[in-house]
Amino acid sequence: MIAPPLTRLAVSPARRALAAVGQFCAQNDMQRNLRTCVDLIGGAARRGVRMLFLPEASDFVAETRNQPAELAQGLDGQFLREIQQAAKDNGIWVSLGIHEQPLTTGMPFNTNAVVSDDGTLVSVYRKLHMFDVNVKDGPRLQESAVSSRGERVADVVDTPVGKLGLSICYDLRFPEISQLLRQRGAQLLCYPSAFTEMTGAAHWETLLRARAVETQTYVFAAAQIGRHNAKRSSYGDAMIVDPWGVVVARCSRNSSEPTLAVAEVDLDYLEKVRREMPVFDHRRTDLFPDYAA
Ligand SMILES: O=C(O)CNC(=O)[C@H](CS)NC(=O)CCC(=O)C(=O)O
Repeated sequence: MIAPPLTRLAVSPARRALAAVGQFCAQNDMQRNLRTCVDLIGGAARRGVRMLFLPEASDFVAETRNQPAELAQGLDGQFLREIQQAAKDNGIWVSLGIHEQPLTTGMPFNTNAVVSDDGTLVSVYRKLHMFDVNVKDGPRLQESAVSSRGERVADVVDTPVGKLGLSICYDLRFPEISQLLRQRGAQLLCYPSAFTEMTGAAHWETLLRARAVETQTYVFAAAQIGRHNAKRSSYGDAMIVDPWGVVVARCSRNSSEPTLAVAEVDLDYLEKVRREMPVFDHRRTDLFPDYAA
């Protein structure tokens, strides 16, 4: 089976448009997770949102070591197809995290898929950095044992809210990818996530706001929240950060029920921030040539 074509559409963004992040608790029931995503898509569209960001692993959070390989679908799978249909039915763009079964063999990729408002799969980014950690009194996870790692930074995507750079969760800790995306024209960055409770409490907001301030972009951080199974729970705190580093919308951490946080993206404001403090022009690319790629 051939994956749907990845096309780049010429989209002229509005100077101001609404965008949203979603927060929910995926488990290993894909049909239930799908209904949650479709409900969030419908809810966002009813609020006038042009693009919705959903969390990492929106298709499922595995309970056992074998489940990622058992449950993961290809890019032509039912889960993504239904998301594409919902995007089209509701006339809204969607970015979401899924496990992507490769066309050939191998473990699934941890993928951020972007769907346009006519249901086209516009871009696919595969997580570059594997969360292989062993933190005392914190997470012990070996993502590379169940996921294949991506090998390239995705092109910036033209969306109706602005030019979007794609990352996922743990990628947030590696500023070089956000710098490269900004270099390539990103006005928005997204980090669909499932941060652990302990590292989320320690670092989540700080890292998101740092990336927004450094790159002078809007940051969309959709997040998993709550208890997925006996072994896994996520921190939540889905939020939207503006290019000055202000958290302009966030989901409550008081409940694991599906929720949205909505904010306006204002590209004139973004340009004002960049004009007044042109950090990108002040970079010493003579000394740090890798960042000028
Ligand atoms: O496994 C899945 O189904 C979904 N993927 C995840 O939950 C991933 C890999 S284990 N989690 C993270 O990257 C957490 C990063 C984090 O918490 C940090 O950087 O502190």
